[in-house]
Amino acid sequence: MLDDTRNTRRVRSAPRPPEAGHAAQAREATPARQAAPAVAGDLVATDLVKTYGDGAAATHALAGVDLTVPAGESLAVMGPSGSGKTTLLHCLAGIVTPTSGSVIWRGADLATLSDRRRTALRRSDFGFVFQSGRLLPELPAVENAALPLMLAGTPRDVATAQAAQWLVRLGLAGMEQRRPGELSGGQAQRVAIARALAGSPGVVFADEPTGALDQPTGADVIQMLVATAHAAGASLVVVTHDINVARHCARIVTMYDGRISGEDGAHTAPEGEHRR
Ligand SMILES: Nc1ncnc2c1ncn2[C@@H]1O[C@H](COP(=O)(O)OP(=O)(O)OP(=O)(O)O)[C@@H](O)[C@H]1O
Repeated sequence: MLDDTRNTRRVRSAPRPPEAGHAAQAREATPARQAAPAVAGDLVATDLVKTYGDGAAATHALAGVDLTVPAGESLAVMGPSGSGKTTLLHCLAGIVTPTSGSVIWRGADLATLSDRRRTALRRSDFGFVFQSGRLLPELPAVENAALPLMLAGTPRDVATAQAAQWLVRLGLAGMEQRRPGELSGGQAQRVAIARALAGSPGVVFADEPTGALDQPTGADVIQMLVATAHAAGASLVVVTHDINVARHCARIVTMYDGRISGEDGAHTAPEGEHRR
């Protein structure tokens, strides 16, 4: 168990965003939460297997993962290096095709969609925050944040106006015209958060979003990411090595050897088991 669950409890009891209301009602009517049926807005992975390579060179990155990310909920994925966290995030986000199993999002199985449809769905429904921002260095902050909207066909002036509002919400008023090289690491990550949320995604995926930041800056960034995703009604999946980051999420799962090995920070690796 976590040695300190205060933040986890606090986030859990926060008011749910309106988009998550129906999902919450449906779930609350079911006594066993783990067995609750999927509702609209849930992202549901069933028996996910991902094997890279084959024969003697095969790596079993995911060995049968069942995981539901309920609508509007924040979830942290922890675990040792090589346990499959990034592979799981990439399968949930439709970046990587699993070897077998399904990822159901809004009635579609991402694992069986064509590349073209999966790319379109990723753009319209998902937002991404990576460790080092991955902002385009030649574009000002506001245009970086507006990119997903413009890619989705929103006219430039409308997209930049919406993106500017997100920058203000993230405490970056006055920095709209700065290029990434003129921002601190924490400010650049906030632009990345604005970019992830500007397209009104159903789910935001963040892979080590604070990994390149010092501890206080990282704490600010994760706090802001959880709060803004929650306010926007988006689910959030955060891969992190850092329990202090994970604690900001409503739920924590731990991975070991390609499987979910524990919930809320508990890690239950079978005795004598080692990484492949
Ligand atoms: N494209 C790939 N080709 C071959 N093997 C891969 C590939 N991507 C990941 N793997 C392997 O799959 C396993 C899981 O990797 P993954 O990156 O998902 O783990 P992780 O828990 O995110 O690790 P880390 O915390 O170090 O980032 C590892 O053994 C890794 O070497």
